[in-house]
Parts: sequence; structure tokens; C-alpha cells
Amino acid sequence: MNGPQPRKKGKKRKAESGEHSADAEDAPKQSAGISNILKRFRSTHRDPNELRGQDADLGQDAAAAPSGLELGDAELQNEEKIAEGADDAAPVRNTSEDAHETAGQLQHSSAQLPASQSRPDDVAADEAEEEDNDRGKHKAKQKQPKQASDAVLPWMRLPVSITAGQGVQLGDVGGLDPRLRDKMRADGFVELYPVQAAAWRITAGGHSRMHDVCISAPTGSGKTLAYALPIVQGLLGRRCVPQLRCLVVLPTRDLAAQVFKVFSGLCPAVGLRAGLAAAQASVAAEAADLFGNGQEPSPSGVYQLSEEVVAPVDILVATPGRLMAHLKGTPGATLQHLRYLVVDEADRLLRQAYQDWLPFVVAAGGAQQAQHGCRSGVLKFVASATLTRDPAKIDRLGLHCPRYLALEAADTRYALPRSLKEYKLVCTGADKPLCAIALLRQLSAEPTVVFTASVEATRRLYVLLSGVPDLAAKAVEFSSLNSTSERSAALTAFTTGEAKLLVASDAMTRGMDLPSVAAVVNYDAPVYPKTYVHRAGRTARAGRAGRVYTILRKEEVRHFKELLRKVNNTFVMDHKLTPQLLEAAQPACAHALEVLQAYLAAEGA
Ligand SMILES: Nc1ncnc2c1ncn2[C@@H]1O[C@H](COP(=O)(O)OP(=O)(O)OP(=O)(O)O)[C@@H](O)[C@H]1O
Repeated sequence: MNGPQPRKKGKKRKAESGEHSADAEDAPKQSAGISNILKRFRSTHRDPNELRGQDADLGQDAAAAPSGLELGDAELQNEEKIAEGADDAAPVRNTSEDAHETAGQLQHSSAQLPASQSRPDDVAADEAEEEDNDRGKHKAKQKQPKQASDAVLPWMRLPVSITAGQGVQLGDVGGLDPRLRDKMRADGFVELYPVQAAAWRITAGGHSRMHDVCISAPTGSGKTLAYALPIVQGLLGRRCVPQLRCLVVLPTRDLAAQVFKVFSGLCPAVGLRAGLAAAQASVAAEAADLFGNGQEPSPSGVYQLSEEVVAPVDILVATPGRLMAHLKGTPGATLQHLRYLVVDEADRLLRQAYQDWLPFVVAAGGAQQAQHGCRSGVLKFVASATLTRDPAKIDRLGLHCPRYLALEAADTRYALPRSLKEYKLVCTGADKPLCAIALLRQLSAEPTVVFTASVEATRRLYVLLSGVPDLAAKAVEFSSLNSTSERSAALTAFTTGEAKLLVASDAMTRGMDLPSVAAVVNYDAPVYPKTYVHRAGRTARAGRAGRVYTILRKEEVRHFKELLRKVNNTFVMDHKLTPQLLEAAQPACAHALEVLQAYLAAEGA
């Protein structure tokens, strides 16, 4: 077996009293070694109840922030590094985490890494913030029920409803350039999805600047093309001089690359050029490619193009860090000609740490508005499947007469795709690896994404699966522990069908479009509703069928039900594994745990 290579640890893991002692009581009569590995394996999984306790603490006294917050910050730095390509392979090590790292000393298996010490890979801090807001609002609601709804901006209470079945055949899309229509048909598109038709209508095919557009539509509903198509159409016919006229901002490099692909599919058909600033290349190389080496057009508006010099791109897709690097340091990188701004995964981008880019970009839009009188100079698109409705956050976007596109009534937050089927699977903590193996064996013929709560848990589940003979060759790993090239190779293997199981941290949770995913498994239950929505949304995309399975330890069931209740989700059914299936998985599980034991021992050596 080409098993995963362990990471070397600098410090021994520190023994701590076991929050998972209940699991130990549940444990079947296996050998002491296997029982210990199970404890160790579970030790990286976060306990929702514990996190909830921390959130409450945070809400009361931010100054006395517990380690969960520090870790969120550390992870944020890591995420930003990944987004900007500063450090591909090495994850940020958090000192408090280091202090609690055990070094695979299984004889200290009673040592438990506190659940909150494992590092989430994407959204935890973001979701926690939103949850805190919700909780704050909930408290306010209890005190002053009538004022709570005032927290929602008036235009968000009156959404333009996107209902299923309101797609428009490409031939019936008024004002669509025939070259774009042909290109879309050649790519297999036959109609605009409802959200795309609505965005097209509101912006008059990208030509009207009367209303900025906020899109809160389910995962996989086609939000990317909902803004890409009007923008490309709107840029046609106005292009006398190549200039940066559209900026699309996304939170991570993988997502930026994905959206860039959509634009670069459309642009050549109509003679436009899209560029990517997401640390796929060095800043200097990007600068030369994207901004024409800082060359200014002649007074007649003509660039002297040579082999060495290229004109600026029309559309730039960027991550915030790389965007700011160019705006501050690249000659010719300017937003003064900006006509379109897209903030995709907006709730993620609006989070605190990203905000230095936003005032800068919004100010550019403000300058344009002054130029164009009362009309907006820059048409803004804001998109997310879980768009925040926090007025303070939305306010930062400086929207002009916005229209809110949402699936249903305004108070339905976080809608899931209609084609999604949801299941939960309850087991004891001790049985979780066994249940996961049995379930993944059931699903392994179909492309399945398996989510865990942290980068460490992702690695360990991946190692565990590498010890299951019939699953080993089918599994690949995707988290910030992997380099960009490793992540990219994992995605390729998964999309080509070479791999069937993508074991992922929450780095994969948002926006990633892998159309073939038949099922999502939450090996670790999500702590926040948004995380559940985005994870589940990796399947059932574009109207296809999909299933999400959430494995729950008994003590997690209550929190999971609470999570579902918050989003009015009453659709989760029970999934039962037959005793035969579980029995058949036992030898494989025992072997897999030994493989994990060897890995952990080597890791700590
Ligand atoms: N009009 C269309 N016809 C057919 N397929 C489409 C159409 N529009 C989009 N798709 C496909 O639907 C899938 C989902 O689209 P997209 O990634 O834009 O979803 P999304 O709403 O942004 O999802 P998420 O919230 O997860 O980011 C993509 O594979 C895309 O190619």
C-alpha cells in the first residue's frame, strides 16, 4: 500500500483529561490497542456542545476569548496563505495547538486533544460569528419580539422570487449576443436557469445600472453564470480600449480558478480577455500578463502592443490578497475604469480579516458614481448560498438600489437544492469508524465527498481508509495539509473517476463545483447550519440528484436537530446500516485501525 506519509511533529502531545470518556465507556471489547487508537482518532473531532459553550463565552466577553478563537485566527491566516499561495504545503502551526499536540504515544491514549484544538479548514470562525449574531438577535427577539425583524434591510424583506421552472431557453433570451449563445450551446447549455434569467432581466442583459443585484440562491443553482453572462454581454460594444472593467473577488484560490474558467470560456467568443490574480503565478508574472506591464495607452487610446507587452485584461478574477498586491504595487493596475464588481461567497468575504480590500474597491465604485451623477457607475453583483442579512455587513458593500434575488420568502434562509435527499446515521463514538467504513463501502461505486471537522481529522480518516483494502485505491485527500498541486491532482483524480472518495476538510465546503458528486458524507457533523448547507451543496448541483449522510454520535443528535430547526429543515431521514454490513466491515476496520496506529506512531517518532 502506498500509504500516506506521516508528518513529523516537533513536540510530544500533552496528556489531558478525556472529554471523550463517554466514548470509552461505549467501546466494545476490542483489544486495548484498537480502543486506544479509536480514542486518539476521535480526539481531533470537535464537540459541537463544547463549541457552543465557547460561543456563549465569546458573546459575553470577547476580551476573554478562549483558545477556540485563537485557533480560528490561526486558521484564517492559514486560509489566507492558501488563497494567496504564500505557503503551499506547510500549515500554520498554532502555538497553543502545539502545546497540546500528542506525538502518537498510544500508551498515553487517555490523553485527549481538546476538541476545540483541532483546526477547522475554512468557515468555522465565519459561521461562529454569524451564529453569534443570530444568537444575539435571538436574545433580542426574546426581549423585543416586534423589533427583531427590523434588523433585516427593507429591500431584503421583499425579494425577487426565483422559483423553479422559470428558466428561459437560450433562443428566447432577449439581447443575448449570438456568439455567446452559440458558445453556450456548444458547451451543452440549452437554457438559462431561473436565477440566471432573473439576473439577466434585472440588469437588462448587463446594460442597466439601475439596481445592484444580491443573489441568495441554493448551492449549484448557477449563480456564477447569473453574473458572468450579463457582465460579458454588458462589456460588448463598449470596448474601444482594453481596460480593466470588471473585477470578480472570491475568497480562495481554488474558487477563483473555478470562476476564471467560466469567464475564460465565454470571453474568447466575443474578443474579451479574462485574467486570474490568485497566486497561480508570481506577482511579477501576473502583473505582466494582467496589466500590460503598466503601459499607458497613447492619447488616441491605442496601446503599442509588442510580443513583450500585452494589453490589460477586461475582466479580472482575484482573491483579495493578490488583488491588493496588484492595486498597491503593479503599475497600470487601476480600478478607475471599473464597470462591474462581483463579490462572490459574499458572507465569507465580508468577514473581518478580509476587509482592507473592500473599502478600497467600494471607494473606486463611489468615484465612478460621482462621475455618473445619481446612477451607479459600477454595477455590483453579490452572491452566496448563505448570504448574510446583517445590515451592518451589507452596508459595507455600498449597494445602489439593490434587488434581492432569493428562492422563496425572505425569512427562509439557506435553502437547499430540491433534488437533495438528506439522511442521518446515529452510532456510538466507538462505532463511528466502523459505520463510516460500512457506509463508504455502500457508496464507493459513486463519487462521494467525505467531510471531517479539521485538517488533522481529514488526514487521519484518509489514513484509516488507506487501510481498508477495497477503499484504499479509491480515496484521495483534500485539505490545506496538501500542496496546491496535490489538491489539484486529487480533484483531477476525483473528477476523472479514478478516485471515488474525496476525503476533505472544510476547504472544499464552499463553492467548489464537482458536478459528478453523487453523495456527501459528513463524517464529522457540521457545527453550524451554514456549514451543513455548503457541504451538502457539493452534491445535487444543477438539478441533479444527490444525497447527504451525516454520521452522528448519540450525544450530537440534539445539537444536529437544533441546527436543522434553525433552517426549518424537516427533511432528514434515518439511514440504517444492516448488522450484516457492519459485521462484514469489522475485519477491515480492525486492520485499518492498525494502519492508523502505525501512522500515528511513525508521526510521533
Ligand atoms: N444554464 C445552465 N445549464 C446547464 N448547466 C448549468 C447552467 N448554469 C450553470 N450550470 C452548471 O451548474 C453547476 C453549478 O453552477 P455554479 O457553480 O454556478 O453554482 P452556484 O450556484 O455558484 O453554487 P455554489 O453556491 O455551490 O457556489 C455548474 O456545473 C454549471 O456548469
